[in-house]
Amino acid sequence: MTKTKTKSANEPTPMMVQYLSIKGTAKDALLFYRMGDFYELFFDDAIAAARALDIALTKRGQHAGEAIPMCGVPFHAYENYLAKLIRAGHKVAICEQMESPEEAKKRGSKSVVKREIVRTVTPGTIVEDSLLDARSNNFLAALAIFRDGAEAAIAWVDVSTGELSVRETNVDRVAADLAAISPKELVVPDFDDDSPWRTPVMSRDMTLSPQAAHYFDSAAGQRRIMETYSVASLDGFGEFSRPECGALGALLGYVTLTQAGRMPALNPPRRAALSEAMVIDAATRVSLEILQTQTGTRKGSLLWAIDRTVTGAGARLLASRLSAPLTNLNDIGARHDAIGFFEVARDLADKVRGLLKETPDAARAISRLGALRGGPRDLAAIRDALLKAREIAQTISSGAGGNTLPDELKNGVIALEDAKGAGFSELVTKLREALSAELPMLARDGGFIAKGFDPGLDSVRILRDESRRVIAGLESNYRELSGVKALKVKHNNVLGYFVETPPTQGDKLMSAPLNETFIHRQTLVSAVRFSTNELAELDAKISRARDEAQARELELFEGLCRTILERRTAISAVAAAIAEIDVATSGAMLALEHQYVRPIIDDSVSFEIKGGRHPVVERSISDGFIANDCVLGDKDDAYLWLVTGPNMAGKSTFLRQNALIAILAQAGLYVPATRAHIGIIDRVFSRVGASDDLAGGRSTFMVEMVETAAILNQATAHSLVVLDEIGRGTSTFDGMSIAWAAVEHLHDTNRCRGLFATHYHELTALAEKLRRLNNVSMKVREWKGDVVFLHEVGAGPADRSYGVAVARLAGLPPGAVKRAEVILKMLEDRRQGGGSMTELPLFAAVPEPEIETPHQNNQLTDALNALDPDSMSPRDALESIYRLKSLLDEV
Ligand SMILES: Nc1ncnc2c1ncn2[C@@H]1O[C@H](COP(=O)(O)OP(=O)(O)OP(=O)(O)O)[C@@H](O)[C@H]1O
Repeated sequence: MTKTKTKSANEPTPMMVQYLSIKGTAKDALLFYRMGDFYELFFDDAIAAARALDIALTKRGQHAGEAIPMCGVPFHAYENYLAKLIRAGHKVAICEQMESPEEAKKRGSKSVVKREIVRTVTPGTIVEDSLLDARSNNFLAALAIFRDGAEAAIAWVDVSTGELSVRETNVDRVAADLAAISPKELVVPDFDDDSPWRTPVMSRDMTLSPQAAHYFDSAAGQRRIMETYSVASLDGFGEFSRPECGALGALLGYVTLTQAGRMPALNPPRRAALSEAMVIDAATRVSLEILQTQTGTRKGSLLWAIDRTVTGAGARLLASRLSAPLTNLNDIGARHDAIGFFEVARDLADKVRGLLKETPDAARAISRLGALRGGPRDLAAIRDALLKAREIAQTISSGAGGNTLPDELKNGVIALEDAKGAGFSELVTKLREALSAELPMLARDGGFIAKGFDPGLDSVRILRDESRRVIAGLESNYRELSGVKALKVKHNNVLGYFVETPPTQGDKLMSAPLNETFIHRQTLVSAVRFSTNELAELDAKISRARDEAQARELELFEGLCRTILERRTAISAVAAAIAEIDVATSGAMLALEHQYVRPIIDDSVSFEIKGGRHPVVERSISDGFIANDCVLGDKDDAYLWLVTGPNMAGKSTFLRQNALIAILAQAGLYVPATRAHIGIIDRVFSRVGASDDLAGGRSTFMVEMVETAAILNQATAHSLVVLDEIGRGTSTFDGMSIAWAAVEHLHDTNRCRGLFATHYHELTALAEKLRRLNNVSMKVREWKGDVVFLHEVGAGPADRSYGVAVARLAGLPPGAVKRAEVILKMLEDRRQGGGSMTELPLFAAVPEPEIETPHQNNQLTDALNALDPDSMSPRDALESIYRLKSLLDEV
């Protein structure tokens, strides 16, 4: 008996059996298991979700003798919960009921409702507006590695816009490539622990989705690409290498898997060449705060400072251009031309921007429609975007007057003009006629197809409305028949249409002869309710008509979606053109409002910036930013500048502004300067000394050295290197030696353009022996013992460091400042006493100073030492205080 009982307690219920089998197919995701109006989570999923969502964790039934942890989120409000979980890096598998409980019962009283995972939501595959940031891309990437790492490729897609790209990579640059793409999620092969790919991939902040090696098979990948685009050969897309096919195949496979077979509309894959983009590694991106600051905010970043775009698509394009500046002169020039066109036509730019502001995000709308997750509002978004596109094209063409449009704009306008020509006007007219003025969020809510568009739908609606009118008429008939003036015809979900009378009149309707017409259904405190055969018939008619109308509307919706998706490529081209025009007008606005200029780009090794400014710092300074020149690499000039000067004088700002100007210029944007001439830069490196990577388990110094090593190993004669106080994280001796060696290496071996800021004044002597090294310094003025920063870069090394003066400015206690001055003086005296500037290392070579302690302090110390507090009476103590004080006063 007991045995049976235990067995049944341990035996999972049929529902649990179903749950566990579904969960088995979604091991790495939290399973949202639909039960009526809730998505329920069980076991570890419940514990993780309750913690992440801060909701109550409860228990339900038992499994294997243990209570099952459970939590749930309401179905109507699940998107907010979903968003929180996705942002926290979780994946969520949505498991729906595929039949009603009534249908399940027909199969037997104990049958469990059929359920299936309809979709897995992962950080890289979301399409819902509520889960996405309108102004940034949301990339999913896949990395395929072949031949033991000798060949590799990354493919990446923004499922919400359909942009799909692929590029080859290798173990040395994969970290930089991932940093440029910045995917939210990465599909990777299961790495061995000792794989060299592990570190560059694992150290990034993104959700990893490891898959077995066969997932990346290149032949299967090829087949998948052909299936996705319904083509018989890949030739039309260009040639893809094996790893590229592997990466694309894995990526498309993962998207299909997570969307449970419903493939969103994706553009054909674009192949990005290895040499196409300027390489900016992850550390440089962090140090230069390109898309976000080091604390992770957009505010304060380069993007924030220069973004004047007015559409989500424009903002996304600008961010992707900043992430991957170009190295091809023509392409960069084309982007500059587009900005230049609007720069000289401000009124036109203003007009176009006004139209852009009203243009919906067609890329995201079409992608949702393709993934069958769109609604009537997405149809309207496409219609309105196409209408605006036509207006924008006309405005640009007519505003250009006699001027020819630059290539980039010409192509954009051609894409937009298609909206006027053969393809779109029919579609726009159709959508205009089809859609009502007020649109619901979801197609199943109905009511979005306009009257007059579909005769079938209209007649069903007339039937429905007719029945409603008949019902409205019945109210007065029934009043007359019953003589009950307060009688009303009402509707609810339980009874359908019914007649309601006040309680005092109920009996009348329940008695003959009225009870032949009125069938009693419910008696409440405030009312008595009846049905009638006539009402029941009309009710049935209305609900039949409603169902028919809904089915018809859904059918029409699908038809409209199909019509739109047939023109997906052309609509995507419109969306892309809108983004390009937005970026061009935004660039022109920036140039006009903040005096940015078009840089001259060529294939020299010049780096000549006149009147350069830091785009972010200049925005935060109210009393005028001081512009500075930077001239590197011209024929016989120095290509390395050693920048010295006190703390706070503006060294870091100067260094970074030049790296940012290079990035802006090659991203195809204008730059904050009065003139800029830049020979194409293949890689930009920027390091700021000493930052901890405790989470990564590396000390400050180790991080700095690993990064310095990367630069010395990788910088070419076409690179730009910006190093700020390298070597600071260790003892003065070591630090200075490393900084010294790094400068020599950059000068002699890398021969790259570079700026090197240092506090080791001894390094300035290097200019005597390194021919193309130049000393510059941040100028300061002393005024009544205080230091005034001029923020001006001048020729020659800094005369001294002014550290103590800066310490005073920072509010160090006067006593400590005085003491520091005494020590500094002694150190300087000693330095002048012997040794030359070229001897290494001067600062730390000085032994600890023997600092004379002033006489009075000795006396005071002696007197204090002589005191024995334990044996003192209060009176003795008081007297001692007087004596000590008088000793102090004697000085
Ligand atoms: N060109 C400039 N014009 C006006 N103000 C500037 C300029 N450059 C820097 N500043 C101001 O000086 C501050 C300090 O600049 P920055 O951090 O570049 O100095 P630094 O020499 O690198 O200092 P440290 O050696 O302590 O890092 C900036 O935050 C900014 O407010």
